[in-house]
Amino acid sequence: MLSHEEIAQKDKNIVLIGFMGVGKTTIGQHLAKKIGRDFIDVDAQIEQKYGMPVTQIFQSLGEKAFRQMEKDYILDVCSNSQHKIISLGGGAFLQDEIKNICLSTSNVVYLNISWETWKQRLHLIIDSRPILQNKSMEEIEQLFYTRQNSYSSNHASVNIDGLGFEEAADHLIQTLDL
Ligand SMILES: Nc1ncnc2c1ncn2[C@@H]1O[C@H](COP(=O)(O)OP(=O)(O)O)[C@@H](O)[C@H]1O
Ligand SMILES: O=C(O)C1=C[C@@H](OP(=O)(O)O)[C@@H](O)[C@H](O)C1
Ligand SMILES: [Mg+2]
Repeated sequence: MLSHEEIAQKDKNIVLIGFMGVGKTTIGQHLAKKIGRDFIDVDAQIEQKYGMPVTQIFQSLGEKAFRQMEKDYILDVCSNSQHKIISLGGGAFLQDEIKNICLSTSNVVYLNISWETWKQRLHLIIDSRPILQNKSMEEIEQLFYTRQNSYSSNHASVNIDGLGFEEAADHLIQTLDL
């Protein structure tokens, strides 16, 4: 029989963090479906709420406004939900309030891939990630490594290099015993 602590643990949200393009949204969706939980993608929720894509929010209202929306949404969802799979945007953990509420309410799982794998994926995401635009490859590489610091606070760190999204979701189920 499960202890109270184990039951509480099983009811917690799982929050996926990691750099842009690592696969938080795609893997989160597959994972949620496989284990029968609801899936929430924070960027998609913000886009729906404000009626425009993230790129347009950055263009029209600026990054600062986006960061505020991101913080408001995550504080709300973490305080008021459980048992969900939640994929954050890659910059969310730069805000301490977001980091703290996620770590205190949820199981935070860091998805990681190598720079070598990641850079082959850049063409898939460049148009929809304003943070990557107008940067040289060297600047993006530097951002990739400096951002890793913000992800170092987590409950589990999972390397998914070389795995497709189905395999990555299965790997999470095994590794996290879901
Ligand atoms: N494991 C994977 N293998 C290959 N491509 C992937 C994988 N995970 C995601 N992708 C692709 O990379 C791009 C970014 O994925 P996405 O889930 O949006 O990442 P994130 O939410 O971390 O930014 C998408 O085009 C997606 O199809
Ligand atoms: O790292 C970032 O600063 C961002 C990551 C994006 O989400 P993904 O990590 O899902 O790409 C999105 O929130 C926005 O473009 C900003
Ligand atoms: Mg995403």
